[in-house]
Amino acid sequence: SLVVAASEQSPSSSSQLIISRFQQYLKINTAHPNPNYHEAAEFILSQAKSLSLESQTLDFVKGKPLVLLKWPGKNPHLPSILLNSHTDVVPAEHHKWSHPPFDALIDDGRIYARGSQDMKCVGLQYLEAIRKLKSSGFEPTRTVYLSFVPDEEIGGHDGAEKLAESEIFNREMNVGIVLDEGLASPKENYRVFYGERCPWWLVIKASGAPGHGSKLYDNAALENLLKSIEIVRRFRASQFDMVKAGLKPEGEVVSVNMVFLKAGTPSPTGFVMNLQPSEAEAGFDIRVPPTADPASLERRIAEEWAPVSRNMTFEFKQKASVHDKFGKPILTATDSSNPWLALLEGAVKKANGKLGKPEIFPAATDARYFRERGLPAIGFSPMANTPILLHDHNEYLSKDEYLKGIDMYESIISAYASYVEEETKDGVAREEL
Ligand SMILES: CSCC[C@H](NC(C)=O)C(=O)O
Ligand SMILES: [Zn+2]
Ligand SMILES: [Zn+2]
Repeated sequence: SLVVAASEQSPSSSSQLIISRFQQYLKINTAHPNPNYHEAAEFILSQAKSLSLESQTLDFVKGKPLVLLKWPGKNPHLPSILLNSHTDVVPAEHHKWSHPPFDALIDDGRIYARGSQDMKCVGLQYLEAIRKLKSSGFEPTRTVYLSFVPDEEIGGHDGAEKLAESEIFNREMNVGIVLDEGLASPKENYRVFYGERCPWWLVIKASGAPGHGSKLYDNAALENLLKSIEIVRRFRASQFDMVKAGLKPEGEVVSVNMVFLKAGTPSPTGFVMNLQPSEAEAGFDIRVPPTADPASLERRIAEEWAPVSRNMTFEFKQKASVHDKFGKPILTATDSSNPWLALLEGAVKKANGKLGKPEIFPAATDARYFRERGLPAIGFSPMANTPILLHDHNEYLSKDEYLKGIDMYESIISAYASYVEEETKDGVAREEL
């Protein structure tokens, strides 16, 4: 017969099926501002069904389904493992891509698509790893949950944030460790993240007297704003210099980049040229490492970047807290108090991969919502020897790296789901004595 049972398929044809499922997910256009969340949810639910995973769709916000899957463990009393991924992607400028961003075409072994790195790869790799573990007869000791969440790219408020504060998360799931996205690594080491910088989106505004474009006078709004911009730029250079000199990694300095400038008096032909405006503003995307002192940065902003003495005011459009409610930096422990990092390292090694030193993620991910609740969360996307193309044109991931990543998760999930804390073992041992 021409029909071949799945178990009899050659490795290459099973790889083809794995790749074609990835292509199917990538072809669902979940780009903002109109992500097709329903099709993505349907797809994930159909995968879950084929894997006999328990599933439910949580509609915290209308039109933004969050799919939660469960692989029950043999010991439901042990804290569970949550594998998180977001289903949305950032928009793409189609005409600037070499391959259409939602066709998932393969060229020279590379799969080109928006989301191929950020982070549809990870979401489906979790599922493919579970498929392999199930077919090998593996049974998890701990329960494994998978969450496919909306809206990460626009702040996660209607996605991971809602999940983390939900009844089901806090009363039922008993999560002990969260895995979420990391970044590709151009080198052979995978990157791993134990914290992230906090976004502070700042707008500074200067006012001043309006005046004739020919007149030199003090306190003009744009003069006031430009003085601030110069000061911000000096601070930016001091931080960047530390990175350039190799003194600090990217995630451990404060980054500040100007993202808009707004001033001038509009006219039908552009701007009025002989009038100095009475108001001017600039916007900055600032990223604050959890290791920095937020109070001193706030003082700097108030005293140097937007001082009242120069007729300036400021406002935060977003200001994530750097510290938890106990005043401690929001970071996942990297010492022996956190067994999950060592387990990850061991599991990656076992699957013939190498893990770099834990880093602070330079931007923001959904992991922060779990860390804020005191849970350990690790950022990891298994993509080595791959340029970092998230949010870029021509985002791609090679087929081979994608397949290798599945082997990594197979090893990681089996290590995590089988892990029984030393304390418990000791306890048992003591009782037995
Ligand atoms: C503040 S929510 C926006 C989240 C986005 N995340 C990434 C990874 O680009 C960012 O850091 O800008
Ligand atoms: Zn992402
Ligand atoms: Zn992103």
